[in-house]
Amino acid sequence: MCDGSSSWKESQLRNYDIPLKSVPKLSFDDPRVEQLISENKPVIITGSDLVYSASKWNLEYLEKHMESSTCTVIMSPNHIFKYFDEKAITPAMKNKFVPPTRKVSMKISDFSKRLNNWKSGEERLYLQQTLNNTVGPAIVQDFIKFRWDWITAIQKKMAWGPLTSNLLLIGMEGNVTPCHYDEQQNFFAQVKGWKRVILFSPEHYGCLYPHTVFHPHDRQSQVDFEKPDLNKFPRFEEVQGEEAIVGPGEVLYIPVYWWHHVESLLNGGYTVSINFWYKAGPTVDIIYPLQGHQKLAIMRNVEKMLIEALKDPEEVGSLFRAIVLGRYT
Ligand SMILES: O=C(O)C(=O)C[C@H](CCCc1ccccc1)C(=O)O
Ligand SMILES: [Zn+2]
Repeated sequence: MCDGSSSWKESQLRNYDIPLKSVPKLSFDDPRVEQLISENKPVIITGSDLVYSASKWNLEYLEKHMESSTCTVIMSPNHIFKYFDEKAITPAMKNKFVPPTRKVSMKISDFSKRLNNWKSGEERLYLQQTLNNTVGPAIVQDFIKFRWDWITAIQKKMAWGPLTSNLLLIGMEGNVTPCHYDEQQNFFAQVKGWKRVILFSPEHYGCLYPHTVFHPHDRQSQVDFEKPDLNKFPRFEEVQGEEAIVGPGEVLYIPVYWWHHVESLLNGGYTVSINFWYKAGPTVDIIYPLQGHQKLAIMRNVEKMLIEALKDPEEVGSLFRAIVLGRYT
């Protein structure tokens, strides 16, 4: 049912046993918005018109104006789209790692057709295409009309690095991108439909059990939110999330290193989002005690250094245990 409805209902949210409080929702001209961004805290921003020029980006319009470009579409046997880096699938890893999804290239008209003819039990689709210069002139015109003045002023004020990419996301209702963190600052703009984003601060590192650094699922949590294995991941019980349900015209600031789980609401029709990924700024003044994301960066570097030194990832665990057990515990 995609009636372009003007709101959402609780019954459209999946059930997880996670305590949640709400991410603040503020108007773009509220001074608290920049305050929260400067503190690396999430905030839903209304009225920014950041991607107002893309309000008309439904499949019909995109089919018409992107017909020549091929898009990257992720296919999944279920509603979970757990990202993996195929370059990290080493020969040693080959027979151990089972890719949970597959990537195909298709025209947006094919994607649209498959979406409209989709039947339960078939593979689900998630279009995830970086906006590039293969899009048609109409899309370029819309892209130019994004509120670059507003977002660039924030980029400068926060001393972020350059914009690295804009990802166009078109997901089927009910699709889930499981909990992960990215190493970039992110302005996540919702264009069509509603998405629920559950965020956790970097401090929750110890409760979300990320895959090891060189694993294809690096940066993704190992915990299945629908069936958490509390024997393997006991500290998951301590986790406390912040929930943001974003609709058309709203922008969610997802701070660098913050964990986030993203779902397209059930029975809400397909969703369209555009994200803005910026390189995070340099951590200039190291102030102690270190913040969560700084500790996370340090832990990543220690893992990388150890794996480089030992060459064999299998040895890393026993060496870490030798260092910690009975000494730092
Ligand atoms: O904008 C973000 O950061 C999101 O997580 C949005 C998410 C899709 C992201 C897919 C992805 C995850 C990791 C690496 C590359 C691509 C969604 O909206 O489903
Ligand atoms: Zn992400």
